Amino acid sequence: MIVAHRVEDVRAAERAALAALPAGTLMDRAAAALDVVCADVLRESTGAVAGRRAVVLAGAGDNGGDALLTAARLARRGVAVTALLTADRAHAPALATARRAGVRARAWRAGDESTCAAADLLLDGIVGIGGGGGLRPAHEGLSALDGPVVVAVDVPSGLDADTGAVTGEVLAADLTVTFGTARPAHLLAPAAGFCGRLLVADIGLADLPAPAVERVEPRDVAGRWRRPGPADDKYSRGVVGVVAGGPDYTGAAVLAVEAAVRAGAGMVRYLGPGHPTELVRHRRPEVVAGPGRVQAWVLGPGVSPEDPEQQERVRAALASGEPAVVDAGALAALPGTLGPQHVLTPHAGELARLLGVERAAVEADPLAAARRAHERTGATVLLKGSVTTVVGGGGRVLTAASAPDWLATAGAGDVLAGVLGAALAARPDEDPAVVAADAAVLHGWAATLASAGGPIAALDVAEAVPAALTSLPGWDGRP
Ligand SMILES: NC(=O)C1=CN([C@@H]2O[C@H](COP(=O)(O)OP(=O)(O)OC[C@H]3O[C@@H](n4cnc5c(N)ncnc54)[C@H](O)[C@@H]3O)[C@@H](O)[C@H]2O)[C@@H](O)CC1
Ligand SMILES: [K+]
Repeated sequence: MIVAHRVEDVRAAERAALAALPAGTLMDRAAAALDVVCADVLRESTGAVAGRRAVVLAGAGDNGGDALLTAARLARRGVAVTALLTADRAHAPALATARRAGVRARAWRAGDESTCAAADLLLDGIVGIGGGGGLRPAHEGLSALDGPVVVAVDVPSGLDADTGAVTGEVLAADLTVTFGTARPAHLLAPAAGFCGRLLVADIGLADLPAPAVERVEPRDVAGRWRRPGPADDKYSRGVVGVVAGGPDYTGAAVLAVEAAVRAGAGMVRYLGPGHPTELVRHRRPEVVAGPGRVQAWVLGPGVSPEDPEQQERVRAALASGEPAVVDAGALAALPGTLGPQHVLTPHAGELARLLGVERAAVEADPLAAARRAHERTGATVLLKGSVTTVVGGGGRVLTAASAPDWLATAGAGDVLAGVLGAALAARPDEDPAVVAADAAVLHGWAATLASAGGPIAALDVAEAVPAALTSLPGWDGRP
């Protein structure tokens, strides 16, 4: 997991650490981490460190201080460093250190975007957790910068560290180095899209409370995916009941069933009309058609709101109280009583309809929208997207960001529903929010494997799930 804490919690932990350490220690540690990263970046992108050109942007606060101390370290490595001071004051001791090390420091001037563009490396220390609301007008041009590798100190300037929402221009980074723990903006859409690769440097912060956001990594899934033991039978491994498809949408039934089978369900039951039942049987002879004992449901892929028989099956399944994935057609008519064991899996458009807002509002702040849906329904909400956001019982927030862009393809959601159904059936005693995030990570990982950088079809993703599981870092001791 990569955990993120709210700014107030970061600041409290920082105060505790500051009180126990000599002055300047935390900033020195931050600069030491940044220096190593910047040197690596220069080496990787230009083949050398000494003799390369770096521009360091330094604002008025400690974020600028981190950047100036890093500038000093880079100058001592032989990098030609220019520091551009973006505010009317700068962190004085750090500026003095930088100057002593040979950094050329001067005030930012109009047109300095071209100074930045000509550098091999740009270090962004304009503003960190003390800022937000977009870049100031004088620096807005930096949001269109093209050329140097950009390393952000703590957070890309212009972002508000506490939220995923983006309210102005941002200096997008290729790499973001943060300290002690991540910030919510690093893990939440759309802000996370401006951070590039995220590195969390250990600077010795302790006593952090429960995180605000947790990003599930493939390694976490390897440790948690339920594997059968010698005492297991098909029932103890989990029976998945699938209510998907209908006379017109047969593919969703096949995809959801295929994915549940491939993700390790002990048994899959399919409930639906004759034509999709025949197709499901043809593709997966292991599947049992018709009602019976079920530990978790997959409800709604390819189910029309106007299909009374399938909708009745959805209603009965939800009323049973068993864990359920509530997808697509099952989202159209939610009953009043849902619990955290019910995992709603809308995409932005479906969540917008559920909340009665515009799709753009959901996309502008996916966490806020998912949270509202959770509060309204009582269900766990998994909002699909390039970053998948899960809000579960107690307001716990998890994200998954393992999916390639190629996964935005028809039927991919049906596959996720099947994978998640199998996981819910196998892990009845765990927090459904964690199970849901794990399924999203595995789904994305399978898509990456199936894609190998190229286009994919949804069925490819379902078929890749077993190989994806065994290729997870940490699976059977994999590095
Ligand atoms: N919290 C921690 O644990 C640590 C924090 N450190 C650094 O300290 C930073 C926080 O320092 P500060 O509290 O001084 O805050 P910042 O340096 O993030 O920003 C404060 C200054 O930025 C201005 N500002 C606000 N919004 C702006 C915007 N949109 N554009 C330009 N300027 C804006 C403010 O007026 C203020 O002068 C962190 O981001 C991190 O880089 C590190 O030194 C190490 C430890
Ligand atoms: K910054």
